[in-house]
Amino acid sequence: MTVKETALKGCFTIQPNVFEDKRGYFFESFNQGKFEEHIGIKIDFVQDNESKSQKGVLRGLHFQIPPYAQAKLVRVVQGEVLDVAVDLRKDSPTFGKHQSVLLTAKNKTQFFMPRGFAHGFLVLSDTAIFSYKIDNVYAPDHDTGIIWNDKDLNIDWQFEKEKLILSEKDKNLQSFKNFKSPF
Ligand SMILES: Cc1cn([C@H]2C[C@H](O)[C@@H](COP(=O)(O)OP(=O)(O)O[C@H]3O[C@H](C)C(=O)[C@H](O)[C@H]3O)O2)c(=O)[nH]c1=O
Repeated sequence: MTVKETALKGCFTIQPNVFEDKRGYFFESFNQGKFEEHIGIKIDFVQDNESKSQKGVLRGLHFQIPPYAQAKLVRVVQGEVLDVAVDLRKDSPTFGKHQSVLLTAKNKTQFFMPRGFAHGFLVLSDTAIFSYKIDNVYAPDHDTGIIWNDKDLNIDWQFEKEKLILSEKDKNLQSFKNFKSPF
């Protein structure tokens, strides 16, 4: 596996070794020991999630506040998404900065973000199945987010905004300037 740290400290892209033969392919989608060795921290994923969305769906920017903050290891098993992590760690030199990564079933790239990040993705293919691991359980009372088109975050979602599909919840998330970081 090839693991590269992004410009946001603690966030990594992971490229698994894929073994192809006449039957198809095989790869280890997660290996605890190798993962911890590469990212340099111990991680205990406690929940796997999967969502399927149609083209133009934008889910995010979401995070849970402490004590239910979540680290996430995300990947796409069908289709293509633009995945975005935003640094919410108030003492980080990249506070408010984001990293975008193209995740596809074809490239099999995975993206890890530690606790203290907002996360969202936009579906670029007709449909996409998104699969991810989190290291803290879902806590709806601690689940919140920042609006996808926040001017200060200035994320280029590379998609016509008129064609975006968002949940009512996501349409009404707070702005970054009103956000007080608990991280
Ligand atoms: C996240 C979650 C949701 N749910 C239930 C709650 C709702 O009834 C339903 C849909 O939830 P929501 O609209 O929050 O799902 P997403 O918009 O995909 O939220 C996720 O999308 C972004 C990209 C993330 O990074 C987070 O993991 C998460 O916030 O699933 C659960 O039962 N458990 C869970 O862990």
